[in-house]
Amino acid sequence: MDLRPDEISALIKEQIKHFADQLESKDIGTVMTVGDGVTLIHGLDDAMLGELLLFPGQVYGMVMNLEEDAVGAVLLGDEGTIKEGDEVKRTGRIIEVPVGDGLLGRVVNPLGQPIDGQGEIVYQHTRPIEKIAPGVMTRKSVDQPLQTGITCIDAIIPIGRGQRELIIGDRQTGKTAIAIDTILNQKGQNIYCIYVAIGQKNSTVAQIVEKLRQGGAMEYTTVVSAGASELAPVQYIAPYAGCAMAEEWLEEGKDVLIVYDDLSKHAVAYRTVSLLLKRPPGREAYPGDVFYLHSRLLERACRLNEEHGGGSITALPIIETQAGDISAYIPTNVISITDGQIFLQQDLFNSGIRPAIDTGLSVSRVGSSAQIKAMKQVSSSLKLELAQYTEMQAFAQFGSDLDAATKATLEHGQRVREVLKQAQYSPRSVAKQVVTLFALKYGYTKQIAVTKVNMFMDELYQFIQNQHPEIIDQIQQEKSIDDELTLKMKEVMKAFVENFLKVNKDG
Ligand SMILES: Nc1ncnc2c1ncn2[C@@H]1O[C@H](COP(=O)(O)OP(=O)(O)OP(=O)(O)O)[C@@H](O)[C@H]1O
Repeated sequence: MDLRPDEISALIKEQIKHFADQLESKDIGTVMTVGDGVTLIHGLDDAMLGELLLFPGQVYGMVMNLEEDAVGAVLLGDEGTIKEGDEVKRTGRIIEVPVGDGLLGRVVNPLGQPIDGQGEIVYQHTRPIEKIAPGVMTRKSVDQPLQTGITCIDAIIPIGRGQRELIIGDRQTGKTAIAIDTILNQKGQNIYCIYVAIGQKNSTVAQIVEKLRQGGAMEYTTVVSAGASELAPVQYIAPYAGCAMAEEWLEEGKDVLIVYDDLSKHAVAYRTVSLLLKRPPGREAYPGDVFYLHSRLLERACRLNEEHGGGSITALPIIETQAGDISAYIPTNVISITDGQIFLQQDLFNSGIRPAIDTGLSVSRVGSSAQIKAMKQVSSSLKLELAQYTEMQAFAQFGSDLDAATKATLEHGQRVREVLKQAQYSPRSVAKQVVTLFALKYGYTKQIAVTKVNMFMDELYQFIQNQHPEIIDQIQQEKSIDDELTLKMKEVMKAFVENFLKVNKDG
């Protein structure tokens, strides 16, 4: 038989054309390697970054690497059932979590599944965990306060709704305590709260949930927990899942507070995932995009303008430092992303100054515009007074012969310090904070012994509450202290101090 080359090529072309028809869809791939919670898959040419993949045994994975001829994915479940050659299906969607009011009072994992043993979550719809942050035209500047109930923060480092304020400090310095107290203080404030626990022990999370429940805070709070024993990819998605839940309420025009406890562990989980996926390590072995990891999360905190519902997400990320080193990689990254930081010092904590906030290194870049006028009036000089006190205290250690002005600064500073000390789970109302700081500002604590300052403040507030409730009402309603109120408060306080000194003879 005589076949010409062009006929042969035409035949082959025809065959190939039909062969192409028989090829399986690009939506199914094959596992090339699997191990350490990551897999390489061949054949998923159209896979998207962050897409969910379905493995045999109903195990899900998430696409993290798009390589030239393979796709790298992390597994969100047990890898024991998956082996080389297994089929992998695309799902065409990225991870979604249930959202809505059904989540209030519940403890869920980062996939939105309940882990509190209280039955299924009731929800109408789900949301993808990743979303591009609202643009600048939809936002509004921060102008409403978010009261933490902690005097030191509300007076010196105020937080506004829609702000991102970092809580940073060494281990066991009271970081979580500040976040939990803030959640507890939102009772009756019409703010929804989400507490995202990343890499914490389940027992710690259980204790926190119990505290919130006792304080009646679970009614408006959701806890998202990715425990220390969870796989790194699950810890990695936890804050995004929490943020997606917050965004649902945000779009309904509500105010939300979200705590990420803590982002150091989150960065470590991401580093684990990245190294397993053989991404090149950078500084401190973190991958190059670790800044983006946190910036895209924290950018989602915002205050929307009225046309977009006027809701807000206030974010309180937590970062743990090693030996107070805030210049390490992750702390500097997050400091530069957020609108300020509350810096907690081990030394202060150990010397009994709790919350151990270093007012010199702490700052709030936008919160002061959200502070109510009354608070501004009584707290504007506090930071300076504390700085002067700390400076003089160091200097006074060298000599006993101090002039009267120095002595007065030291005495006043001691009282300021005392007032700013606050036990856990005892948030103070705005009115109480204003009354307390007013007494401090106008020197009504001068004659009170340092050890009795807090008792004095409690009794003073109680007295005003009982005998002069109109003062409290005016502070709450007018949100400022006019001349008339100033005179009245001075009069009431003068009389109270005299009486207090009579009863407590030693001051
Ligand atoms: N204002 C406070 N007054 C008294 N004790 C406090 C105060 N704040 C925190 N503590 C105590 O200090 C300890 C550490 O607090 P917490 O767990 O909040 O710190 P942390 O920095 O979040 O710790 P970790 O490093 O474990 O995350 C706890 O036992 C807590 O009860």
